[in-house]
Amino acid sequence: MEGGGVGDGPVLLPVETAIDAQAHAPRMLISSARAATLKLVNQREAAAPHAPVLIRGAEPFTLAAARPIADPALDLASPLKGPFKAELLAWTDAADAALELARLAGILPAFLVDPEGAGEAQPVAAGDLAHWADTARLTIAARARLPIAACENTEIVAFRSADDTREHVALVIGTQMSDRAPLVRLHSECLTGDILGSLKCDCGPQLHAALTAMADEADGGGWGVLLYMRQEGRGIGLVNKMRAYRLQDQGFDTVDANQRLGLPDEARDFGTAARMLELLGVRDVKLMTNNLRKVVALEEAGVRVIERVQHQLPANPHNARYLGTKRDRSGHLLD
Ligand SMILES: Nc1nc2c(ncn2[C@@H]2O[C@H](COP(=O)(O)OP(=O)(O)OP(=O)(O)O)[C@@H](O)[C@H]2O)c(=O)[nH]1
Ligand SMILES: [Zn+2]
Repeated sequence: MEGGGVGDGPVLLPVETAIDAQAHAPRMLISSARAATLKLVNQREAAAPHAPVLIRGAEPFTLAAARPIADPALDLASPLKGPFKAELLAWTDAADAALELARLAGILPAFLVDPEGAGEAQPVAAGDLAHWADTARLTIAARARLPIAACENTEIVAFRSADDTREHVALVIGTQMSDRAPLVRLHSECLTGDILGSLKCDCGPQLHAALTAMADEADGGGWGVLLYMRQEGRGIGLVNKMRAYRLQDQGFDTVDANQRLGLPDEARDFGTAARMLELLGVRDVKLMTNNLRKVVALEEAGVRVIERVQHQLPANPHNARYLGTKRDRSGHLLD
């Protein structure tokens, strides 16, 4: 990546996915949270855990040396790191964009800065991200009938954006009616919970209870829409979610685990969900959620939430702490 788009930023090589084993650089770009763990920033700076921090080592960083600096999972295996010092960052826009790109790619937020031996760079300007995030670029790619166990009268609609490989889908359950607001569930992908039956979260039970509730709604003369967003792990991706799980096993809660990785604890883009509703011709919704952020985000994007329907499922011993953190730290309306 070339920072800034005006020649003011360096070339950045992502530590996790770099394939040029010879690459090395005198400086690295890491997250403020990671820098705090390495005792490189003060408390005030560490309060913005996914802000970028530029560091320099006594010797150039090879990829092998950079990896344990980037990845907290390796802290026990390689405890001795440094000495490093933090340097003034003169290209913050490019650095912010680089960390955001790492999050979107689902990789560790860590880069070699102006590496040698790293092959050819791809130019990316910080402004490219805004274009990439523009929900207006989302379109309906395909739609088809999809009878499901909960309701035979169901249609699936797939959405695509030109530069984004994540294919979001919607299920229209029952028959769409313009004069009746559908029961809507805005669900974010959770491979572990939705498919594998993980007990660590409430995603699987919430998904299936939502489908059943929508099928009941359809039976009663209404209809429903499931928005299935490919924003795994609240937008940090599957691999980073696994890393967060490892940190949770060490005692960190959901919010702190994400922050320790230098990632936001909530990185989902609910504007995309609003755009999906717009493309489906839906303006008013009855939203099944305990998360007021979803209500606010949809309203801000022009969707009218005429009713919020509580969507709380029973806890189990493995997800009780996760649900408690949602309630106590993330503002979810849970008992
Ligand atoms: N980073 C991270 N993400 C998690 C963890 N557990 C579950 N998730 C993700 O959290 C998301 C849950 O999404 P939802 O159920 O749609 O939303 P919610 O914010 O819990 O709000 P509700 O509508 O009230 O259920 C999914 O993308 C999961 O993959 C975790 O421990 N860490
Ligand atoms: Zn889950």
